[in-house]
Amino acid sequence: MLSLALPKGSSLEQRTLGLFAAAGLQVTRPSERAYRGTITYGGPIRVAFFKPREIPLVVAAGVFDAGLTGADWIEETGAKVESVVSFTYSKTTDSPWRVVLAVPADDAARTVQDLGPGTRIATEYPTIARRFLQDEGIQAEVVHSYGATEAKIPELADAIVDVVETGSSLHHNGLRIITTIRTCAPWLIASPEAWCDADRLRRIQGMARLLDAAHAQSAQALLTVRVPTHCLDRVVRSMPERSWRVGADLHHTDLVIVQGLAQRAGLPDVIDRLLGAGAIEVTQTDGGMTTPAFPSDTHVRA
Ligand SMILES: Nc1ncnc2c1ncn2[C@@H]1O[C@H](COP(=O)(O)OP(=O)(O)OP(=O)(O)O)[C@@H](O)[C@H]1O
Ligand SMILES: O=P(O)(O)OC[C@H]1O[C@H](OP(=O)(O)OP(=O)(O)O)[C@H](O)[C@@H]1O
Repeated sequence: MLSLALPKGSSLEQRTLGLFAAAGLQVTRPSERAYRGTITYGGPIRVAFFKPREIPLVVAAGVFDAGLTGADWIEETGAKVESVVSFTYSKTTDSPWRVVLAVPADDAARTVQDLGPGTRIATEYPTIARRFLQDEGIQAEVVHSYGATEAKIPELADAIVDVVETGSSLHHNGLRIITTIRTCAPWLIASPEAWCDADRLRRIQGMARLLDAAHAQSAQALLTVRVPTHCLDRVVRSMPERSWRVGADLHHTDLVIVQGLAQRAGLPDVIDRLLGAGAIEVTQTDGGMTTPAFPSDTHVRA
């Protein structure tokens, strides 16, 4: 049976479950507090919930065939996993989160080079922090934090390497970003063992294709455009790349109906252009979920 480790906790759990549900991969479990569940897709998939930081390790070890976690934990753990597909959600926004270096707002340091040799840096990411400091040639002390890292300043640390999404936590704790170390997204990952097994590979790629399609769905809109035949050429030039002709209007034979899938970002401009080119009406509806064939070799490193 295929097995999957999903993130538990306030940052990634709900949005991950929402994405799986939108993809038709609903996780069934006895209660929201239950850490075990199932997905039905090509047979049952065994699901377990773990802290995001543990997921790369259980997947790399082959204890679970696949998992979903943040790129920060894939790098921090150094786990050898296949990075299958990424998404663009965080705890509260549709943007990536960042791992940043921050200092108190009134600190004299403006760049990482301004940090003195004895600087203490608290972080949940000692490996990422040490690698970054080494690359920058900075001699600083890395202090391991188990959360609430902002609170470590001033007694236990002088600076932090921590997650930032909206910047609200830094602001409320009087901290200022010096530099972004990396931006991070949630990734579907697979164990090297499962990736070498034809059946599990096929099911993980199938899951990736559905998740990717569900993820793209919210970003696209279906445009249905009514166009007088004499304007068709001009209107077609303003249609999105993925467009097609539906047919003639049933009641007005001089009208043609065309449709296209457009990115929601910039949609008002597209509609303006279509009307400007002579379309008499543009109806915008949900873009639905498009599931394209997914080449087997499209996975990349997180
Ligand atoms: N805004 C965010 N804040 C913190 N972590 C985020 C955010 N967005 C995404 N993440 C990801 O989720 C992980 C957080 O997992 P973690 O188990 O440490 O905390 P949590 O989900 O906030 O759980 P809990 O509710 O138990 O505090 C981060 O390490 C990062 O990979
Ligand atoms: O930029 P923001 O939108 O404010 O988000 C980032 C904050 O959220 C996380 O903390 P969390 O609440 O998960 O607690 P933790 O520090 O104990 O992990 C993270 O550690 C930051 O403190």
